[in-house]
Amino acid sequence: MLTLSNVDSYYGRSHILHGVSLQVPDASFVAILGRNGTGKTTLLKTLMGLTDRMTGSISLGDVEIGTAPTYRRARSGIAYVPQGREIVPDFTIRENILMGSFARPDRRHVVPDLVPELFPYLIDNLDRPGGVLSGGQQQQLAIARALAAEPKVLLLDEPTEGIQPNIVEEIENIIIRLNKEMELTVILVEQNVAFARRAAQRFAMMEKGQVVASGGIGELTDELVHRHLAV
Ligand SMILES: Nc1ncnc2c1ncn2[C@@H]1O[C@H](COP(=O)(O)OP(=O)(O)OP(=O)(O)O)[C@@H](O)[C@H]1O
Repeated sequence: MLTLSNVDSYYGRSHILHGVSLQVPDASFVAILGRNGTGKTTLLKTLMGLTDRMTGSISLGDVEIGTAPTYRRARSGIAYVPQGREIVPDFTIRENILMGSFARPDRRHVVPDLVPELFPYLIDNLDRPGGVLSGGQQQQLAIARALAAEPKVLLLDEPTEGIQPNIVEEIENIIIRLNKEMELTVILVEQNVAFARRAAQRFAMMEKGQVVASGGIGELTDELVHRHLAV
């Protein structure tokens, strides 16, 4: 179980998250929803220790990680696929994937076994630079890089944003498989309610840095969507 208890988070003097509490059971899939600027990305960054400061507690299993540096959180099994993907364009596809392996508990630098099955294109093009890939392929590469850390928990920030529609469903299906077949815990920041409903078992709705509604995905009513997501 990944547990956030009463978490506040800050960039400098900007106080962004206010009293966020969330329980994410092992192998579950939680969608974090909310309008732009409500703190969804900040929640993922806070889990990785990438904001300037936080208070409250974050635990993974029995271990408190809220005070740990980012690399320790990665080594304890949390992998992050950031918004915009952050591929290194001049590194090859292989090098981009292997960057994730620095967080492996055993420190072995290998392309994970799942990559040939999930992303055959990447395997066929390991020596090409990451920068030549399309947006959809870069998203696949960012997921492959995260898997190279052999994580237990995968944080995904709007993974289908800005991607050609024909690739979107393929990426969505891979994310669902990672949860259902590989039993990875997934925390997904998403604007696409249809995908959240298809993939997630639970949701948390954010407004002004707070979780204002949460529950089983069946409780994500059209009324809630309208109230918190309509512009
Ligand atoms: N580095 C930063 N320094 C100061 N304020 C920031 C920083 N990054 C984000 N913010 C502010 O924190 C608030 C929450 O932003 P955040 O990116 O977490 O929202 P979001 O819900 O993920 O939105 P989006 O969908 O646009 O990414 C916003 O008001 C934003 O301006």
